[in-house]
Amino acid sequence: MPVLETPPTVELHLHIEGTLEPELIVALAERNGVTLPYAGVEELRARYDFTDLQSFLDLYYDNMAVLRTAADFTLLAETYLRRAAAGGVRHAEIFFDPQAHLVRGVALAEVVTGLAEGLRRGEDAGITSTLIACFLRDRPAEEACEVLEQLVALDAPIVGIGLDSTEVGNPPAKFVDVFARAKELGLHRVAHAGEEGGPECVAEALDLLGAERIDHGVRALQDPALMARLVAERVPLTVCPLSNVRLKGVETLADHPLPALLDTGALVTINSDDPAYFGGYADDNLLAVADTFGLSDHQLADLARNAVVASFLPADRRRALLAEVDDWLATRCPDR
Ligand SMILES: Nc1ncnc2[nH]cnc12
Ligand SMILES: [Zn+2]
Repeated sequence: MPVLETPPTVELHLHIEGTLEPELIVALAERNGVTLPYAGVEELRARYDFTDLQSFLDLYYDNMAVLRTAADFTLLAETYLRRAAAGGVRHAEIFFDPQAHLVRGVALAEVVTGLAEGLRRGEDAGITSTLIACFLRDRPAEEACEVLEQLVALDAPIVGIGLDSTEVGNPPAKFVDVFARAKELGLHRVAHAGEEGGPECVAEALDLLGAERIDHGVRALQDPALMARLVAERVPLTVCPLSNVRLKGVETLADHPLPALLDTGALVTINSDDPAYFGGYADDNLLAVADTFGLSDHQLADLARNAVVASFLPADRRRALLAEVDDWLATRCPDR
């Protein structure tokens, strides 16, 4: 087998609904008798010209209309996991948006059982994965609490909760209760912050929500004291470079603050966010930053090691994955 150009890695910032490729949208629409407001794949792709986070979210939620049954969620997850595994992802901690399906009248049990079966099939393809339920920050905080209790009642196989959707105007403070409950339940806690919001959102996610990882976090760089804290406390940042370009957080990848983040010594990981919409899976993101910033194989290996360390995997699995990264590096640089 050829040596992969990117190291074996772990994906920590991936919305399963954001892996819904245009071809799968059209196929599921046909299977479920859903009428789409565009003629086909090409016309849909033409709409992937986003101006900001909200312009993307509007289409992302609309496209979910084709996901109706447990089998649809299984197919979605299995398709993503097979693609990710082919690109060297050995483990993925996957976000899903329960509220986005509940508001469309899809039962939570369909979503959860469907995804769980998809994850099981992923293992057949050599990739393990877990689920993180994200709450939509532009919906009521009480609803998030109710949905968490519904997940508990279903015994949903989630390892944690997260916070996503419209950041500006919906600060972490709104979600203190649901994060406190998650802590009580022994669940991990992560939160999107510092994507479009400022460094104060990142600080709030740490202080008020007890976030163990910050999803994106790129705007933390605007506050050197906060950045120093993230470094000192080894808080992982799940950075998504191609997403930041496509949502106009930066003009081009060359303008991305990744080099500045790496210079601080922060625990930076590279992820894909919504690969079907932003033009690349985990390996594509790694290759893109390697090309743009001239990263060496050693630096790519460090990014993969960071992802292993930042994961919620048990220590023995982490050790095994770190050894795989070492093996990759040894094969890429035999005269090291
Ligand atoms: N990049 C992103 N930011 C916030 N919410 C999201 N939901 C899916 N992708 C997202
Ligand atoms: Zn995200």
